Amino acid sequence: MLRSVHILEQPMSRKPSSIPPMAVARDLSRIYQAGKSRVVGLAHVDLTVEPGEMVLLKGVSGSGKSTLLALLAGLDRPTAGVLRVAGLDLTKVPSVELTRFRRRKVGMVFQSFNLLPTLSVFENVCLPGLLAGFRESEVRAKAQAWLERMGLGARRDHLPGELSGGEMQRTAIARALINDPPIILADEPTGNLDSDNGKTVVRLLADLNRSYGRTVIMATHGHLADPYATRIVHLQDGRIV
Ligand SMILES: Nc1ncnc2c1ncn2[C@@H]1O[C@H](COP(=O)(O)OP(=O)(O)OP(=O)(O)O)[C@@H](O)[C@H]1O
Repeated sequence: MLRSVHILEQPMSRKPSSIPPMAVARDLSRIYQAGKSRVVGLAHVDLTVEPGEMVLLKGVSGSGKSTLLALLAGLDRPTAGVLRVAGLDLTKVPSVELTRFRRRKVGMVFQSFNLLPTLSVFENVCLPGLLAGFRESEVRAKAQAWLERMGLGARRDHLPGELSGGEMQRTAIARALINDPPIILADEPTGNLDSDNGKTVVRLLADLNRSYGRTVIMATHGHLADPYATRIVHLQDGRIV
């Protein structure tokens, strides 16, 4: 499960001939059409993220962080440019393949947790595994293991509404991991948490990065994750600055 020391310690200094990048954006743009006006979400972004990196996206509100994460997650399509994630060209891929990519290659974590309120913690975590077509016994075993690792073993049969914010976010992280995605995309994952719970969530994401070799790209306004980052990318008006 542990990634190699080579990736662990020097994600940016490896030779270009070895492992391909986890994400490559070239001249990537996303222009929104709001009525008759055009809104720049992202403009001419060039970014390469190597496997094993933990990249923070920073910038004021409206600078394009969520837009970039949505494109990387295959939740949205760019208006122009090239985008490859986990070996797949997201600009060209048909919708069916994009759905498969979203289910298997990326784990998303959101500020507002996005748990289904009528499903238990355990069912929330299992759901993406079942939707992706993995064997039920395998999904259930993995969900149990991740919940225990997140300190939520005793909460598995509770509804999300019965959890604290920190517990909800840890459930969401377990859910993001159920299909073993190589890349975790987190959009302000600590935005709705107090400082202690925020620190716990950041440490969890950093541990997934360092000990489990997951590439993490995280949008954040705060500084909690700074010590764990391999790189901080600043966005302004949809551009990297
Ligand atoms: N669906 C949409 N339709 C029109 N404009 C949009 C849409 N989504 C985002 N935008 C605009 O794109 C720009 C970038 O927004 P984005 O949400 O990516 O910023 P952000 O840095 O994530 O902001 P925040 O920190 O507030 O989440 C903003 O000007 C925003 O208003």
